[in-house]
Amino acid sequence: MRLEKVIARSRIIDLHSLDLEGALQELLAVCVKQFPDLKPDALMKGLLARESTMTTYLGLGVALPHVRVKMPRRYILAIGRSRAGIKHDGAIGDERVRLIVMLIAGEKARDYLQVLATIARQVKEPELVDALVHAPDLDALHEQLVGGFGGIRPVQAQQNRINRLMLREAERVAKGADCRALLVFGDTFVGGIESAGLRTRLKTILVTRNPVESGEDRREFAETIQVRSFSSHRMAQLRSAILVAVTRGVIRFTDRVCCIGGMTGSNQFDTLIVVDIEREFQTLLTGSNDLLPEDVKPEVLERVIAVATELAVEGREGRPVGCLFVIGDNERVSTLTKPLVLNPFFGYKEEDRNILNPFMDETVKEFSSIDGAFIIRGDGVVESAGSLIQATDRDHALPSGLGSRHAAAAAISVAAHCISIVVSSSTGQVTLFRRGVMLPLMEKRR
Ligand SMILES: Nc1ncnc2c1ncn2[C@@H]1O[C@H](COP(=O)(O)OP(=O)(O)OP(=O)(O)O)[C@@H](O)[C@H]1O
Repeated sequence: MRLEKVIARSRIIDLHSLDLEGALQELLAVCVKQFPDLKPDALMKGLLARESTMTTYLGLGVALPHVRVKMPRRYILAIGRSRAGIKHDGAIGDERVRLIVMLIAGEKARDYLQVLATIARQVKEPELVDALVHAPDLDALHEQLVGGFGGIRPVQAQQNRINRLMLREAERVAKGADCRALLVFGDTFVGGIESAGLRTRLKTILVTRNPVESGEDRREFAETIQVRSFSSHRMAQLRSAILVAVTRGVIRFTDRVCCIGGMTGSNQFDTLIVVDIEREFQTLLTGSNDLLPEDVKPEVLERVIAVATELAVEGREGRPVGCLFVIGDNERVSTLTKPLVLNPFFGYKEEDRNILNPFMDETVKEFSSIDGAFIIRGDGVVESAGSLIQATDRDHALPSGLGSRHAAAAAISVAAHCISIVVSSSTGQVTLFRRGVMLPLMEKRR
């Protein structure tokens, strides 16, 4: 869904209240004015109940209160800006909320968690938040919001002679080498890449760390893959991007792909490589191509990779952290694990503890310091944290230096039809295990 389509200028207001409840009342009032069938009291109750279970404060002075109700529309967004700042329980210290993005979703909206995640991603971009908070008036704020939610501001790679040449050659190489797709690494360009001009008969896939909504301006791209880069190296996202493309079914294990990219933010393509996927992922395959366990949704694996990468890059409070995620085949996994601590996810609604829910990112990162593993169902619901894995595997030798966390990840991936992902606290490396075989996804921290 294109978010800018549900942003109406009439539901963007300057807030006068100094507390959250008052601000929500102001926002609900503009919604009810336009949609009189809405019941503001029930909505308020739902919004506050959500707030008391888990804060909707996202950081950077932005809160994203949300509620699901029975209504004929899929989504209603109302946005309030506060010049004075609003007190919020979720904010740390004397941080104040400057921007409230309120989402009301219809019960039947099936992409609810994805929409929530897309909004959360957008309003975590400091430049966009700054532009919104300091917009001279509400019309300008509306414009910024539509621009921001409409996707990244692209640049025209083709205006540069070398980029033009590189793209032309990439197409020739890709055709000559019988590649199934061209992967374009968009983070080479500070503001992303303008797709017009990338007219090629090849399937073109954009790889970027920026949130992008599929839409008209990206029509030249058959697919967009959002992966965070681990370093500023050329195409640092390569393996994760290919893995995500394969799990989404955009390319196959037997394919060859051509990749074009450059140093992050250099605005210059300088590298062209051809990747034989089967050879790249050789060890993982061993003749079968069911990398993704049957019950695991591709978007769940993508999300876990994203959270793991962020943990590896950022650590926690300046210190490196290690972590272990086990995804899929919960029936079998549950027989091979036992709790080390009381399960912190116990008692929460499945929707609230789904890894696809953007508010889970912080929770997972917070609990990453607990010893043990996160056990995640294939549909994204986090079953537990702090679980001890009791499987053992003597057939797959791990490289020296890898300890019990990696050994447990390898063993459970043999004993059950699951994927395990490890963030190493000592090296910062992110590694995926399937059937006991390891696939380093990210290069080590330098
Ligand atoms: N069987 C297991 N199940 C769940 N978690 C485990 C298991 N074994 C170890 N861990 C977790 O891994 C942590 C680190 O253990 P260890 O240093 O031996 O692993 P490692 O593979 O070297 O990982 P790292 O690279 O992060 O140091 C432990 O403190 C514990 O939290």
